[in-house]
Amino acid sequence: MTQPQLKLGTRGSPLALVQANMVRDALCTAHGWDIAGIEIVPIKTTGDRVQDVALAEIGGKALWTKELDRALLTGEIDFAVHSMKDVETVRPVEITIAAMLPRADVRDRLIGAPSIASLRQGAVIGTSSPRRVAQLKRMRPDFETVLFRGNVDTRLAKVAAGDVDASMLAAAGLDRLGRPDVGVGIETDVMLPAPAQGAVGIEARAADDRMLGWLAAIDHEATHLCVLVERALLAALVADCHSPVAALAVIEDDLVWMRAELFAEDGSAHVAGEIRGAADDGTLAERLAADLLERAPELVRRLFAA
Ligand SMILES: NCc1[nH]cc(CCC(=O)O)c1CC(=O)O
Repeated sequence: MTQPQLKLGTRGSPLALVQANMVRDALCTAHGWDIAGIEIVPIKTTGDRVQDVALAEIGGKALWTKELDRALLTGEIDFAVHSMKDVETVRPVEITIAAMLPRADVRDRLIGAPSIASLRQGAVIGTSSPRRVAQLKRMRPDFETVLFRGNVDTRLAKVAAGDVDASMLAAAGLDRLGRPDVGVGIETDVMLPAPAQGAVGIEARAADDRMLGWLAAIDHEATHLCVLVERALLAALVADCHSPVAALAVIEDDLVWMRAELFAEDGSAHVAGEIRGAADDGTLAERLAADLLERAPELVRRLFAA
């Protein structure tokens, strides 16, 4: 078969471009294609344009996906790559999550100090993640947090310059950007990551059977399954990537084991739960969500009020 000419849409950030190249390489390796057949098309999203405002405060939906969705639907691109963490739980019906690459290190990394405990009283932590704020303040109510945005290099420079005592970033992003040496990994029993953290997903038009078939060859089933269960939990909580919600599903002895936590924004309250069940048990996420909601009605009210 002659090689198809395909267009892969992506955000234009350094991390997004690395991830797009990973997808292109995986697809070309799986099918014996030359990388010249896949054109990487960077597309600016709303989230890329808005740098100074807390993303959680913009209130708009589909910050990182809308422009890529449109390009997919108009045929400007054939498939799109996303950090699954940034993809809304509700997607347009015409678009399908076709595949996921093997999940990377799911942990958060602390940058600027060897451990959370070693940080000074009243330390200032730069982060724009409500989840990280809540988790840090739960452990250390004395911490101050300041809004921190921009790409990885900008954030590392701010820590180095002493603008803040420390920051936190996903290990997956740092590793993919060739910075495995930066920061210390915080274990998941200390800080549970965001749903879908560390997972790269690929979307295509739901009716594009040819594209879906090619992508199936690079789908990492365990990652796909776990990330879908985490996303289902988020959906059941009517939460999104700006909510103070943490969740991690793994496969252990052929069972799915998911842990999850909900927090008050200031870390003053939280509820944690877990569930184990068969991979084909479609009720796991809803059951865990119901358990958390039942045990923490006040937190849920806040989550819905946000
Ligand atoms: N919300 C931003 C975002 N989306 C995905 C990643 C990192 C890569 C990943 O988790 O796959 C990051 C940066 C971060 O949280 O440090």
